[in-house]
Amino acid sequence: MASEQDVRARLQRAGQEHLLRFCGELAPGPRAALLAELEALEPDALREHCRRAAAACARPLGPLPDLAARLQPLPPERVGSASRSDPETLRLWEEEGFHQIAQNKVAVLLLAGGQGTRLGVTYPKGMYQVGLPSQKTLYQLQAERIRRVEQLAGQRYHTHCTIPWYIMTSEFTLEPTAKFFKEHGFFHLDPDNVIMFEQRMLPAVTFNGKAILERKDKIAMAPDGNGGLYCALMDNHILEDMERRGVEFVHVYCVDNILVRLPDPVFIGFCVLRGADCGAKVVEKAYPEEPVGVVCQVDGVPQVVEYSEISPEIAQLCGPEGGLLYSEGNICNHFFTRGFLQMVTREFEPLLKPHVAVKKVPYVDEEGNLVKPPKPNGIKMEKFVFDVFPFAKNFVAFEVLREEEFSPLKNADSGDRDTPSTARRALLAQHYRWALRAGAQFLDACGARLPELPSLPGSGDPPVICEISPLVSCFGEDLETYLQGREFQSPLILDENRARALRP
Ligand SMILES: CC(=O)N[C@H]1[C@@H](OP(=O)(O)O)O[C@H](CO)[C@@H](O)[C@@H]1O
Repeated sequence: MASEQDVRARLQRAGQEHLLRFCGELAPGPRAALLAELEALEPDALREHCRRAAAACARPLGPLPDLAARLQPLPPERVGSASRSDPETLRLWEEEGFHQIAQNKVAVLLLAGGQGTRLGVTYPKGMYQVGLPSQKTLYQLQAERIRRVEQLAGQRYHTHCTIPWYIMTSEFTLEPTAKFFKEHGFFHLDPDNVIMFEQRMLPAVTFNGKAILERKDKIAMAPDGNGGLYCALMDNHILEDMERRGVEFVHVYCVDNILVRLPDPVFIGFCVLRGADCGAKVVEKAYPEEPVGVVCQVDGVPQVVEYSEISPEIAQLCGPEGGLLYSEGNICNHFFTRGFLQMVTREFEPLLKPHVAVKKVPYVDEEGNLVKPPKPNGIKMEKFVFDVFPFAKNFVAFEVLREEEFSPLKNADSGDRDTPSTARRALLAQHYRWALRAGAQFLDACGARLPELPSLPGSGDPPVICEISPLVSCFGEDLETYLQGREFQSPLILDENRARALRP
C-alpha cells in the first residue's frame, strides 16, 4: 500500500490535496481505506477530470444554443418499423434474428450500474418487483426471456443455443446483484453464461473543481454513466470474451424497461439484413416533454439528443403530418456488432464528451460535519451509451410499438408516470391482449362472459388479471395451444405448470 506521503504527492500533482484534510485523525482502518481509494486515482486523469467538470459547469447548462439549425429528423431510409411492415417482411427479419441467435452469435448486455435514485431504492433496480401476481423482479423477467429465446431458437434450428448475458454493474450494484443471482440459482441460467463486470467510478466535483469528500474517509464517487460501458468493456476484456464465444452481435439494453424484448430476433434480423453496425429501437414520443432522448441527425450525422439537452421549443416542433417533428424516442435498446464495439473501444472512446449533471452531493465541511446540501453543490460527469452512434458507418433505427415494448420504471409510486404501478399495468395489459388474441375468453365470478377490451384506455387496469410467464411465451407466441377457445376466470396465471395442465 502507498504511504500517506506518496498519496499526498500524487494529490498535489492533481491539485486535490484537500482530500487528505482529515487523514491524520482517522483510525487505522478508515485511514487505510481512504489511502487505497486515493491511490487508485491517477493524478493526471484526476486533475483533468476536475478541470473539465469545472469548465463544463462554467458554460451554460441545458440545451445547446445552436442546436435548432443543426438538427434534422432521421431520413426515412434509415428507419425500419415493426408496426408498418408487412407480415412477410417481419417474418424474414425474425427468421434471420433467430438464425443468428441459434448459432450463438448473439449476446445481450444489460446496463445496470445506476443507483435508482429517482425510484428511491437503495438496492439495484433490477431487484425491484413491481407487484405482479408472480412477484417476479425485473432481473427474473429478463432471465426468463433469455431462457425462452434460447429455447425457441434452439428448437427452430436444432441447436443447443446459448445467449451470454453480460451485466455491467457498478461499485453500488455489483455485490448485491451477484448475491441476488446466487441466491436465486441464476434463475436456471448457466452461471458461466452470466458475466458481470464493473464500470468505473468518477469523483463528484465542486463548481470550482475540487473533488468532494463525502465522509472524512471517503470521496464522493459516482458511476461514469451508461457510456462508461466502453471503458468497462476494455478494463474487463469483455470483447475478448465475446470473441472466444463467437458472439458477433450485441443487444444492449437498460435495466428499467419491464417490457424489454431480449434479445429481440426481429430487431436483430432487421439490423443484420440491413448490414448495420449500430442500431437503436425507438418509440413514438408520447408528448413533447417526455424524458426520452430523441434519435435524429445533428449536422447530418445520426445521434441521440438527450431530453436534458433539447429545448422545449425544439421538442414541441411539429412535422408536416402534424405529429412531433422529433418523435423518435430512444428506449435505450441498442444493437452493436462486435466489430463496431472493437473500433469504438480502440479508437473513439476518448472522443466521447462527458455530460454534466449538477446534483446535491452530501459532503463533510471544513470542521468535519456531515452536510446534506439543500441545493445542488456538485458536478457529476457521465458519458452516454448512445454517444458512439456518430461513429457508425451504417446506423439504423427501428420503430416499435410502445404498448408492446416500452414501459420504464423510473419513479416511485408517488410520481405521476413511469412508476411501479404503470409498469405493472403495462405488463398485465399486454398479457391480457396476448390472451385475447390467442382466443381466450374471460368470465366474471358468476360465470358470465366479460366483454373484450383489447385496447385499454390510457394507463387503465385490464378487466382481468392475466400474467404469462416468459418461460411459456415471451413475445405472445404459441399461446393458442393453451388458450384457444377456453374460458378463464381472473386471475389467469399462465406459468409452466398451468401450461402443462392446459396442453391438449
Ligand atoms: C443516457 C441514456 O441512455 N439516456 C436514456 C435513458 O435515460 P434515463 O435518464 O436513464 O431515464 O433511458 C431513456 C429511456 O428510458 C432514454 O430515452 C434516454 O435517452
